[in-house]
Amino acid sequence: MPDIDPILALRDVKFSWPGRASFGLDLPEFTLDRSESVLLLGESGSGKSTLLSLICGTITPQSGTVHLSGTDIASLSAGKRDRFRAEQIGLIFQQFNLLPYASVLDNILLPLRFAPERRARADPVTDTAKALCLNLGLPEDAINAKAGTLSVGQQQRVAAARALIGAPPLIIADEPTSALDAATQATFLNLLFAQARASGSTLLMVSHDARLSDHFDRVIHMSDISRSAMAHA
Ligand SMILES: Nc1ncnc2c1ncn2[C@@H]1O[C@H](COP(=O)(O)OP(=O)(O)OP(=O)(O)O)[C@@H](O)[C@H]1O
Repeated sequence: MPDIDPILALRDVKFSWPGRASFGLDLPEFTLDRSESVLLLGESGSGKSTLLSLICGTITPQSGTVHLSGTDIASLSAGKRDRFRAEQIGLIFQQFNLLPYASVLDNILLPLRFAPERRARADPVTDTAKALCLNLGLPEDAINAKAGTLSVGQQQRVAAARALIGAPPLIIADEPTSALDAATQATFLNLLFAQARASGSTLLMVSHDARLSDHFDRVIHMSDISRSAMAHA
């Protein structure tokens, strides 16, 4: 596929949760270009997490298409979709979702287990994980520490390294800075951007916090892309 195609394209997507008539997403078009950084803003309940689930293929729309790297996610079987997600998307969760009793290294290498192409890109994986830690400002000896013993700011960097390893085309970050003060947030974002840029990954971050806007190539509000907060028929 030529590189000019968007990395992500949602077209005419409609989704509502079963039994929840008061909420529905109606997205005529939402695309992300390769290597850009985009902040998606929206108030609580506007459907940001629902949109991320559609992009990750953990839920499928009632109508419309979600293409990631040119592949229609809904066309894949559940097993293939899981592997495709592991290859294509690096995820940073709000609560980081690290395994607290596992080492930092094992946490970072976790997504590679299900993603052979990503693993091949990260080879030699231990050296790559160490380099990522260093570039994200983690102390050298942190790699062997149990993830649960690190500070919140350090855990966030481990979560970023886990998302970045093997250069997935899309990094999704769901409110990853909300637990941190403004200065720590800014440092983290700068490090994350530098690494995402180095690997050519597109970065989509979801937040309530419009103060983060200056850091991004593009800022989108849920109301810009979603026609209505009401469920469709
Ligand atoms: N698993 C689910 N089952 C049923 N309804 C859900 C589910 N997840 C979200 N919803 C509903 O979908 C709507 C949008 O929620 P969503 O979590 O996507 O919004 P959000 O913008 O991410 O909110 P927040 O910023 O508070 O996380 C809400 O009405 C919510 O109750």
